[in-house]
Amino acid sequence: MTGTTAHPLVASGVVYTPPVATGRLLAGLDLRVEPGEIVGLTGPSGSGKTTIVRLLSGLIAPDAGSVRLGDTPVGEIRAASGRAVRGRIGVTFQSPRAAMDPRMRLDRAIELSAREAARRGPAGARPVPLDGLAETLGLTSGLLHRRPHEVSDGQLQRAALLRTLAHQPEIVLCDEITAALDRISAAVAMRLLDEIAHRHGRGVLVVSHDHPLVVAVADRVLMVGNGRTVQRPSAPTTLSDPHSGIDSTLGRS
Ligand SMILES: Nc1ncnc2c1ncn2[C@@H]1O[C@H](COP(=O)(O)OP(=O)(O)OP(=O)(O)O)[C@@H](O)[C@H]1O
Repeated sequence: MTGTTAHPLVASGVVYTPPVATGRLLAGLDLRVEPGEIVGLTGPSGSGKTTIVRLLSGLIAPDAGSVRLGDTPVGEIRAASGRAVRGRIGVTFQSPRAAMDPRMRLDRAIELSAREAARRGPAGARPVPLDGLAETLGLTSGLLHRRPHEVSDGQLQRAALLRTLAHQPEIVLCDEITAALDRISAAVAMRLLDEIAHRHGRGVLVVSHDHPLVVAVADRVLMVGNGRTVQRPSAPTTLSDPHSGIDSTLGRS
C-alpha cells in the first residue's frame, strides 16, 4: 500500500469487568494489529474473545487502559458517528443476523455500504476492489437478491463479510466467522482475508477457537489467558498439520 496512511489498532493495559460478572474478565490486555498483518486471537470458550472484539470496535469501553486507532481512542470515533467507525473498523460477528436489517435485501445492504465508503473517500487505504468478491465467496446474484431470513447462516455470514469489506475499513475484525461455514468456504474466507491484509494493506484480526485455522492464516497468534494476551509462535509444525487441510487451500506450503 503506497501513498496512503493507515493506522495500527492498539489496546494497552485494558481492564474490563462485564456488568453482571463476578470478577474481572480482562486484567491488563495488550494487543496490536498493524496495517498489512493478520493477527490471530484464540482461547477457550468464555475467555473473553468476543468481549475483546467489542472493546476493539468501541462498542463497549474499558474500565481502565486504552484502545486507539492511531492516536484516536476508538470510543471517540464511535461517538462521532456509527458511520465513521464502520468506515475505519469493520466488524463481522459470529451471529450476523442481529447486525443485518431483516427488511433489506443483501445486495442492497452491500451496495449502500459501498456507496457510503465512496462518499467518504479513501480513509487511509486504497479501496479493496469489490468486483468478483461475491463470486469468490460463492454468493450468486440470486442469493444476494434475498433478505437475511431467506438465506442460510453460512450464506449470511459470507454476505456479512462482504458488507464489512464494502465499507472499506482500515481494520477488519472477524469474530468466529467460520463457525457456520463448511471447511472449503472457511478456507476461501481465510484466503480472502489473507489478500485483504497482505495485498490491500488492511489490519485483520481473526478470532476463533479453531486453533489450526488461526495458525494457518495468521502472521502472529495471540492466546487469551488470565485476562491478558500471550504471544504464541505460529509454529510451522501446526501449519503442516495433516488434519488442518487449510494450509494447502490457502496456497501455503
Ligand atoms: N454483558 C455481559 N454481562 C455479563 N457477563 C458477560 C457479558 N458479556 C460477556 N460476559 C461474560 O464474559 C465472559 C467472556 O465472554 P465472551 O463472549 O467474551 O467469551 P468468548 O471467549 O468469546 O467465548 P466463546 O468462544 O464461547 O464465544 C463469559 O464468562 C461471559 O459470560
